[in-house]
Amino acid sequence: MTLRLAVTGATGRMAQEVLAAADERGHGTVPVSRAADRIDGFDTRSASDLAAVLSEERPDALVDFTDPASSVEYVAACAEAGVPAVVGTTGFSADQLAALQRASDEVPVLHAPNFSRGVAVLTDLVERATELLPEYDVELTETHHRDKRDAPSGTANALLDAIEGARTDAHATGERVHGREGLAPRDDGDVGVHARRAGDVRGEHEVLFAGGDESLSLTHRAGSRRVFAAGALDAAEWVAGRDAGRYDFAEVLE
Ligand SMILES: NC(=O)C1=CN([C@@H]2O[C@H](COP(=O)(O)OP(=O)(O)OC[C@H]3O[C@@H](n4cnc5c(N)ncnc54)[C@H](OP(=O)(O)O)[C@@H]3O)[C@@H](O)[C@H]2O)C=CC1
Ligand SMILES: O=C(O)C1=N[C@H](C(=O)O)C[C@H](O)C1
Repeated sequence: MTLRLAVTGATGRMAQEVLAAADERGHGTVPVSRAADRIDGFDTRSASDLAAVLSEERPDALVDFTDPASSVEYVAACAEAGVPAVVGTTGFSADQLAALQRASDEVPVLHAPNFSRGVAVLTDLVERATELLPEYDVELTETHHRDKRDAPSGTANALLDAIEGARTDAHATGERVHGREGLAPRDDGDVGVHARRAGDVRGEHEVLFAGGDESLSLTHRAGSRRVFAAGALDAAEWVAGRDAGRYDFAEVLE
Protein backbone atom coordinates (compact mmCIF):
# COMPACT_ATOMS: atom_id res chain seq x y z
CA MET A 1 0.00 0.00 0.00
CA THR A 2 1.43 3.39 -0.92
CA LEU A 3 0.10 6.51 0.74
CA ARG A 4 0.25 10.25 0.36
CA LEU A 5 1.35 11.78 3.66
CA ALA A 6 1.43 15.36 4.87
CA VAL A 7 4.43 15.84 7.18
CA THR A 8 4.42 18.90 9.43
CA GLY A 9 7.48 20.54 11.00
CA ALA A 10 9.35 19.73 7.78
CA THR A 11 12.60 21.39 8.88
CA GLY A 12 12.70 19.35 12.10
CA ARG A 13 14.93 16.39 12.98
CA MET A 14 12.08 13.87 13.10
CA ALA A 15 10.16 15.24 10.11
CA GLN A 16 13.32 14.94 8.00
CA GLU A 17 13.64 11.28 9.03
CA VAL A 18 9.96 10.66 8.28
CA LEU A 19 10.23 12.29 4.84
CA ALA A 20 13.30 10.18 3.96
CA ALA A 21 11.76 6.94 5.28
CA ALA A 22 8.44 7.62 3.50
CA ASP A 23 10.33 8.11 0.26
CA GLU A 24 12.13 4.77 0.78
CA ARG A 25 8.75 3.05 1.24
CA GLY A 26 7.38 4.65 -1.94
CA HIS A 27 4.90 6.92 -0.16
CA GLY A 28 4.26 10.37 -1.63
CA THR A 29 4.79 13.28 0.76
CA VAL A 30 3.60 16.83 1.25
CA PRO A 31 6.16 18.56 3.51
CA VAL A 32 4.60 21.36 5.57
CA SER A 33 6.63 24.00 7.41
CA ARG A 34 6.18 27.29 9.19
CA ALA A 35 9.25 28.35 7.19
CA ALA A 36 8.09 27.18 3.73
CA ASP A 37 8.91 30.54 2.13
CA ARG A 38 12.51 30.25 3.31
CA ILE A 39 13.19 26.66 2.20
CA ASP A 40 14.86 26.04 -1.15
CA GLY A 41 15.19 22.75 -2.93
CA PHE A 42 11.98 20.91 -2.14
CA ASP A 43 8.33 21.66 -2.58
CA THR A 44 7.23 22.65 0.91
CA ARG A 45 3.80 24.02 1.75
CA SER A 46 3.23 26.66 4.38
CA ALA A 47 1.88 25.58 7.78
CA SER A 48 -0.20 28.76 7.87
CA ASP A 49 -2.14 27.41 4.84
CA LEU A 50 -2.56 23.91 6.30
CA ALA A 51 -6.36 23.85 5.99
CA ALA A 52 -6.14 24.67 2.28
CA VAL A 53 -3.22 22.26 1.78
CA LEU A 54 -5.20 19.39 3.31
CA SER A 55 -8.33 20.08 1.27
CA GLU A 56 -6.33 20.41 -1.98
CA GLU A 57 -3.91 17.52 -1.48
CA ARG A 58 -6.28 15.11 0.33
CA PRO A 59 -3.44 13.16 2.03
CA ASP A 60 -4.20 9.72 3.52
CA ALA A 61 -2.76 10.91 6.84
CA LEU A 62 -0.75 13.70 8.44
CA VAL A 63 2.38 12.83 10.45
CA ASP A 64 3.31 15.37 13.09
CA PHE A 65 6.49 15.69 15.16
CA THR A 66 6.52 19.37 16.14
CA ASP A 67 5.63 21.25 19.31
CA PRO A 68 2.49 20.86 21.47
CA ALA A 69 0.78 24.15 20.54
CA SER A 70 1.45 23.69 16.81
CA SER A 71 0.50 20.06 16.99
CA VAL A 72 -2.91 20.88 18.49
CA GLU A 73 -3.47 23.42 15.72
CA TYR A 74 -2.44 20.96 12.99
CA VAL A 75 -4.61 18.17 14.38
CA ALA A 76 -7.58 20.56 14.53
CA ALA A 77 -7.02 21.26 10.82
CA CYS A 78 -7.02 17.48 10.23
CA ALA A 79 -10.34 17.19 12.07
CA GLU A 80 -11.83 19.91 9.82
CA ALA A 81 -10.48 18.33 6.64
CA GLY A 82 -11.22 14.69 7.54
CA VAL A 83 -7.55 13.65 7.51
CA PRO A 84 -6.23 11.02 10.00
CA ALA A 85 -3.42 12.28 12.25
CA VAL A 86 -0.35 10.44 13.56
CA VAL A 87 1.17 12.49 16.36
CA GLY A 88 4.63 11.89 17.83
CA THR A 89 4.98 15.25 19.55
CA THR A 90 5.54 15.17 23.31
CA GLY A 91 5.15 17.67 26.15
CA PHE A 92 1.38 18.22 25.90
CA SER A 93 -0.54 19.81 28.79
CA ALA A 94 -3.78 18.21 29.98
CA ASP A 95 -5.76 20.84 28.04
CA GLN A 96 -3.80 20.13 24.88
CA LEU A 97 -4.40 16.37 25.27
CA ALA A 98 -8.11 17.14 25.65
CA ALA A 99 -7.96 19.05 22.35
CA LEU A 100 -6.46 15.97 20.64
CA GLN A 101 -9.24 13.90 22.18
CA ARG A 102 -11.88 16.28 20.77
CA ALA A 103 -10.32 16.03 17.31
CA SER A 104 -10.58 12.25 17.55
CA ASP A 105 -14.39 12.60 17.53
CA GLU A 106 -14.00 13.63 13.88
CA VAL A 107 -10.97 11.69 12.57
CA PRO A 108 -8.60 8.92 13.68
CA VAL A 109 -5.88 10.37 15.96
CA LEU A 110 -2.99 8.06 16.86
CA HIS A 111 -0.71 9.65 19.44
CA ALA A 112 2.38 7.93 20.82
CA PRO A 113 5.22 9.47 22.80
CA ASN A 114 7.53 6.81 21.39
CA PHE A 115 7.21 4.96 18.08
CA SER A 116 9.92 2.36 18.78
CA ARG A 117 8.90 -1.26 19.11
CA GLY A 118 11.54 -1.77 21.79
CA VAL A 119 9.94 0.87 24.02
CA ALA A 120 6.55 -0.85 23.61
CA VAL A 121 8.20 -4.02 24.98
CA LEU A 122 10.02 -2.03 27.69
CA THR A 123 6.66 -0.65 28.85
CA ASP A 124 5.20 -4.15 29.17
CA LEU A 125 8.31 -5.37 31.04
CA VAL A 126 8.20 -2.40 33.41
CA GLU A 127 4.54 -3.13 34.23
CA ARG A 128 5.41 -6.77 34.89
CA ALA A 129 8.46 -5.94 37.02
CA THR A 130 6.38 -3.48 39.05
CA GLU A 131 3.83 -6.22 39.76
CA LEU A 132 6.45 -8.86 40.56
CA LEU A 133 8.75 -6.70 42.70
CA PRO A 134 6.36 -5.10 45.21
CA GLU A 135 7.84 -2.45 47.48
CA TYR A 136 11.10 -2.24 45.55
CA ASP A 137 12.43 1.28 45.07
CA VAL A 138 11.98 2.55 41.52
CA GLU A 139 14.08 5.24 39.78
CA LEU A 140 13.68 6.33 36.17
CA THR A 141 16.44 8.04 34.17
CA GLU A 142 16.09 9.38 30.64
CA THR A 143 18.85 10.86 28.47
CA HIS A 144 18.34 12.92 25.32
CA HIS A 145 20.17 15.31 23.00
CA ARG A 146 20.95 18.81 24.22
CA ASP A 147 18.21 20.45 22.06
CA LYS A 148 15.25 18.55 23.46
CA ARG A 149 12.72 21.06 24.80
CA ASP A 150 10.44 19.02 27.09
CA ALA A 151 11.41 17.21 30.31
CA PRO A 152 10.86 14.60 31.44
CA SER A 153 10.46 12.98 28.04
CA GLY A 154 7.05 11.85 26.83
CA THR A 155 8.28 8.27 27.05
CA ALA A 156 9.36 8.79 30.66
CA ASN A 157 5.89 10.11 31.53
CA ALA A 158 4.28 7.10 29.84
CA LEU A 159 6.58 4.73 31.77
CA LEU A 160 5.67 6.52 35.01
CA ASP A 161 1.97 6.09 34.17
CA ALA A 162 2.65 2.38 33.55
CA ILE A 163 4.44 1.99 36.91
CA GLU A 164 1.68 3.81 38.79
CA GLY A 165 -1.01 1.80 37.00
CA ALA A 166 0.65 -1.51 37.89
CA ARG A 167 1.22 -0.78 41.60
CA THR A 168 -1.12 -2.44 44.04
CA ASP A 169 1.30 -2.60 47.01
CA ALA A 170 1.96 -0.27 49.92
CA HIS A 171 4.00 1.90 47.53
CA ALA A 172 0.97 2.73 45.40
CA THR A 173 0.59 6.14 47.02
CA GLY A 174 4.17 7.19 46.24
CA GLU A 175 4.95 10.37 44.35
CA ARG A 176 7.13 11.35 41.39
CA VAL A 177 10.26 13.09 42.70
CA HIS A 178 12.03 15.08 40.00
CA GLY A 179 15.75 15.14 40.81
CA ARG A 180 17.00 15.53 44.35
CA GLU A 181 19.02 18.25 45.98
CA GLY A 182 20.16 18.97 49.52
CA LEU A 183 18.54 16.94 52.29
CA ALA A 184 16.15 14.84 50.25
CA PRO A 185 15.72 11.37 51.72
CA ARG A 186 13.63 8.95 49.70
CA ASP A 187 10.12 8.17 50.97
CA ASP A 188 8.68 4.71 50.45
CA GLY A 189 6.94 4.57 47.13
CA ASP A 190 8.56 7.64 45.63
CA VAL A 191 9.66 7.22 42.02
CA GLY A 192 12.76 9.30 41.32
CA VAL A 193 12.78 10.89 37.85
CA HIS A 194 16.02 12.12 36.28
CA ALA A 195 16.30 13.91 32.94
CA ARG A 196 19.76 14.29 31.37
CA ARG A 197 20.47 16.42 28.27
CA ALA A 198 23.77 15.97 26.45
CA GLY A 199 25.22 15.94 22.95
CA ASP A 200 23.18 14.10 20.33
CA VAL A 201 21.91 11.18 22.40
CA ARG A 202 18.91 9.89 20.43
CA GLY A 203 16.91 8.66 23.42
CA GLU A 204 17.66 6.38 26.38
CA HIS A 205 15.29 5.24 29.12
CA GLU A 206 16.29 3.20 32.17
CA VAL A 207 13.98 1.97 34.91
CA LEU A 208 15.83 0.72 37.99
CA PHE A 209 14.13 -1.54 40.55
CA ALA A 210 16.07 -2.06 43.80
CA GLY A 211 15.22 -3.91 47.01
CA GLY A 212 15.81 -7.14 48.89
CA ASP A 213 19.59 -7.07 48.30
CA GLU A 214 19.26 -6.95 44.52
CA SER A 215 18.61 -4.57 41.68
CA LEU A 216 17.13 -4.93 38.22
CA SER A 217 17.70 -2.38 35.49
CA LEU A 218 15.60 -2.30 32.30
CA THR A 219 17.07 -0.06 29.61
CA HIS A 220 16.16 0.92 26.06
CA ARG A 221 18.50 2.85 23.77
CA ALA A 222 17.49 4.22 20.40
CA GLY A 223 20.41 3.96 17.97
CA SER A 224 19.02 6.50 15.54
CA ARG A 225 15.83 8.44 14.76
CA ARG A 226 15.07 6.01 11.94
CA VAL A 227 13.47 3.66 14.46
CA PHE A 228 10.91 6.33 15.41
CA ALA A 229 10.27 7.27 11.78
CA ALA A 230 9.69 3.61 10.87
CA GLY A 231 7.17 3.22 13.70
CA ALA A 232 5.37 6.43 12.73
CA LEU A 233 5.04 5.19 9.15
CA ASP A 234 3.77 1.80 10.37
CA ALA A 235 1.20 3.81 12.36
CA ALA A 236 0.24 5.95 9.34
CA GLU A 237 -0.25 2.84 7.19
CA TRP A 238 -2.37 1.28 9.97
CA VAL A 239 -4.51 4.35 10.70
CA ALA A 240 -5.28 5.44 7.11
CA GLY A 241 -8.90 4.71 6.33
CA ARG A 242 -9.93 3.83 9.91
CA ASP A 243 -12.95 5.24 11.73
CA ALA A 244 -12.62 8.35 13.87
CA GLY A 245 -11.26 7.63 17.35
CA ARG A 246 -8.25 7.74 19.60
CA TYR A 247 -5.65 5.04 18.90
CA ASP A 248 -2.26 4.15 20.35
CA PHE A 249 0.87 2.50 19.02
CA ALA A 250 0.25 -0.77 20.93
CA GLU A 251 -2.77 -1.33 18.66
CA VAL A 252 -0.53 -1.05 15.60
CA LEU A 253 1.76 -3.74 17.03
CA GLU A 254 -1.00 -6.23 17.90
N1 LIG B 1 7.01 9.81 19.42
C1 LIG B 1 8.29 9.56 19.11
O1 LIG B 1 8.69 8.42 18.82
C2 LIG B 1 9.24 10.71 19.08
C3 LIG B 1 8.81 11.95 19.46
N2 LIG B 1 9.63 13.03 19.34
C4 LIG B 1 9.04 14.31 19.64
O2 LIG B 1 8.80 14.99 18.42
C5 LIG B 1 8.88 16.40 18.64
C6 LIG B 1 9.85 17.01 17.63
O3 LIG B 1 11.15 16.54 17.88
P1 LIG B 1 12.36 16.97 16.91
O4 LIG B 1 12.07 16.60 15.52
O5 LIG B 1 13.60 16.48 17.55
O6 LIG B 1 12.31 18.57 17.09
P2 LIG B 1 12.86 19.68 16.12
O7 LIG B 1 12.98 20.92 16.94
O8 LIG B 1 14.04 19.21 15.36
O9 LIG B 1 11.69 19.89 15.06
C7 LIG B 1 10.42 20.35 15.40
C8 LIG B 1 9.86 21.12 14.23
O10 LIG B 1 8.55 21.50 14.57
C9 LIG B 1 8.19 22.69 13.91
N3 LIG B 1 7.54 23.56 14.89
C10 LIG B 1 6.26 23.96 14.83
N4 LIG B 1 5.97 24.74 15.88
C11 LIG B 1 7.08 24.86 16.61
C12 LIG B 1 7.39 25.57 17.79
N5 LIG B 1 6.49 26.32 18.44
N6 LIG B 1 8.66 25.50 18.28
C13 LIG B 1 9.57 24.73 17.64
N7 LIG B 1 9.34 24.03 16.49
C14 LIG B 1 8.09 24.10 15.98
C15 LIG B 1 9.48 23.27 13.33
O11 LIG B 1 9.43 23.00 11.93
P3 LIG B 1 8.95 24.09 10.86
O12 LIG B 1 9.51 25.41 11.30
O13 LIG B 1 9.55 23.56 9.61
O14 LIG B 1 7.45 24.10 10.86
C16 LIG B 1 10.59 22.43 13.95
O15 LIG B 1 11.68 22.27 13.05
C17 LIG B 1 9.27 16.59 20.08
O16 LIG B 1 8.09 16.80 20.84
C18 LIG B 1 9.88 15.24 20.46
O17 LIG B 1 9.82 14.95 21.82
C19 LIG B 1 10.89 12.92 18.87
C20 LIG B 1 11.39 11.70 18.51
C21 LIG B 1 10.61 10.49 18.59
O1 LIG C 1 12.88 14.45 21.58
C1 LIG C 1 13.33 13.32 21.27
O2 LIG C 1 14.39 13.20 20.62
C2 LIG C 1 12.57 12.14 21.67
N1 LIG C 1 11.39 12.33 22.23
C3 LIG C 1 10.47 11.34 22.62
C4 LIG C 1 10.12 11.48 24.08
O3 LIG C 1 9.99 12.63 24.56
O4 LIG C 1 9.93 10.48 24.74
C5 LIG C 1 10.85 9.95 22.19
C6 LIG C 1 12.31 9.67 22.04
O5 LIG C 1 12.85 9.32 23.27
C7 LIG C 1 13.09 10.79 21.37
